Amino acid sequence: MASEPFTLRWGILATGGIAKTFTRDLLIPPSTRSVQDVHHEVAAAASSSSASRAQAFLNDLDAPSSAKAYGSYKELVTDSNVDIIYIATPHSHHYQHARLALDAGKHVLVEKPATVNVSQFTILQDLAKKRNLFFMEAVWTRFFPLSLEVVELISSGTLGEIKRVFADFSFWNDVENEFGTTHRMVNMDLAGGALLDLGIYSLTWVFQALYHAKKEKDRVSPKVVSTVSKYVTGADEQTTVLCDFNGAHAVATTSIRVASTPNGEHVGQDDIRIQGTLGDVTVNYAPRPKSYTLTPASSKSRGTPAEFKYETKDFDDSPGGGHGMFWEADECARCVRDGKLQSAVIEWKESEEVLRVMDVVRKQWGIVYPGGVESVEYPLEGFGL
Ligand SMILES: NC(=O)C1=CN([C@@H]2O[C@H](COP(=O)(O)OP(=O)(O)OC[C@H]3O[C@@H](n4cnc5c(N)ncnc54)[C@H](OP(=O)(O)O)[C@@H]3O)[C@@H](O)[C@H]2O)C=CC1
Ligand SMILES: O=C1OC[C@@H](O)[C@H](O)[C@H]1O
Repeated sequence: MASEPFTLRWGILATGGIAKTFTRDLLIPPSTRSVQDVHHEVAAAASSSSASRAQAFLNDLDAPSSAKAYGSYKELVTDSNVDIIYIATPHSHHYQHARLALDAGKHVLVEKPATVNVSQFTILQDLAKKRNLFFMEAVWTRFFPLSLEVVELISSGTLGEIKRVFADFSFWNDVENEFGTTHRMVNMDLAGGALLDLGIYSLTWVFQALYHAKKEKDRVSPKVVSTVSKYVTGADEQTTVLCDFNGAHAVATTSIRVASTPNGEHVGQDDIRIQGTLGDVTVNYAPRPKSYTLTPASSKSRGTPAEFKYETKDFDDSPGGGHGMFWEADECARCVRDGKLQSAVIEWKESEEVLRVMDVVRKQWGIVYPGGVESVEYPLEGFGL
């Protein structure tokens, strides 16, 4: 007889846009995606403004009536019926809120980017280690079956040696009218900007291909040069990063002025291109990939050297509905169940390397977040802790 699934009890810290999407995914039965070994329970949610806002959030999502609603994050992290805290606040607050949760003895899944710089991340990973707690950056893209398959294609050598990667995640926006100067996307006080918000997905594909898919001994920190265009707030609105991984080149680009796919359909144009000596794989949409295409290298005079054939493969990442964020939640449950402090799909070292690239770019362009946002001090005055 199959054993009972392991249940992970979630506390949702913040009630904004992505908190809602993620929590909705938690409530989808895992069996709809053929997952039998883990299960999720929404145990509580907290809003920094009021308990009634947290309650309205839970009601909107049809969360179980047992789920508690709190009017402060402090109350949430001390709830003994909560195992793991999902942090969905703006970038500027990730470090403070992750520390709050880890200090209270909770496992943590924190939205991307895990922190605004490497120094903050190092402290959190040390704290997780010391307290024997699971801690992960919520780069959900990495847990899609498609991502895992593409990484496997690369690490198995199907594409030969990877020499170049082009990766784009950009959105068309009427920036002044949609974001003004206060929206979290452009607000320096909230550590806004295209790089940390969207560029991290371009870098994710670069790292999946040129770092993660390699054996540990062959992984290197890339050399980095970049160019940035700033918005009136001082946040970056368009950033292109060139990475050199021991001779393999990558271009990771992002913009909030022009789009990867201008019609917003994410079809007809692949935003990720990974080029190996035996052929390419292209992927259609950076954060939420739906299909990939393999194209073997060939020439009239030399024929096709690769074993693999031209192929486009489509994935249904949300068979039971939802957004596809449940794959990362399942990974959290398995890691907590198995006593793992970090996931092998996105180890601390790799989050740190991606953050290091973003630190270098910001340093090259003088982008400094104000008011203690980059500080490692905790608790920091003005952060409501
Ligand atoms: N993985 C993904 O696909 C996505 C990830 N994200 C990430 O999720 C995080 C949140 O983004 P998103 O949900 O779009 O943001 P929202 O602005 O919609 O929500 C942020 C929430 O954080 C809480 N909060 C606490 N302190 C502050 C503060 N000083 N200013 C504003 N909000 C505050 C508020 O919740 P409350 O009032 O309840 O305390 C607020 O609703 C970011 O890190 C972002 O990068 C965002 C979109 C997609
Ligand atoms: O993570 C993200 O992906 C989707 C975008 O709409 C959002 O701004 C960003 O935070």
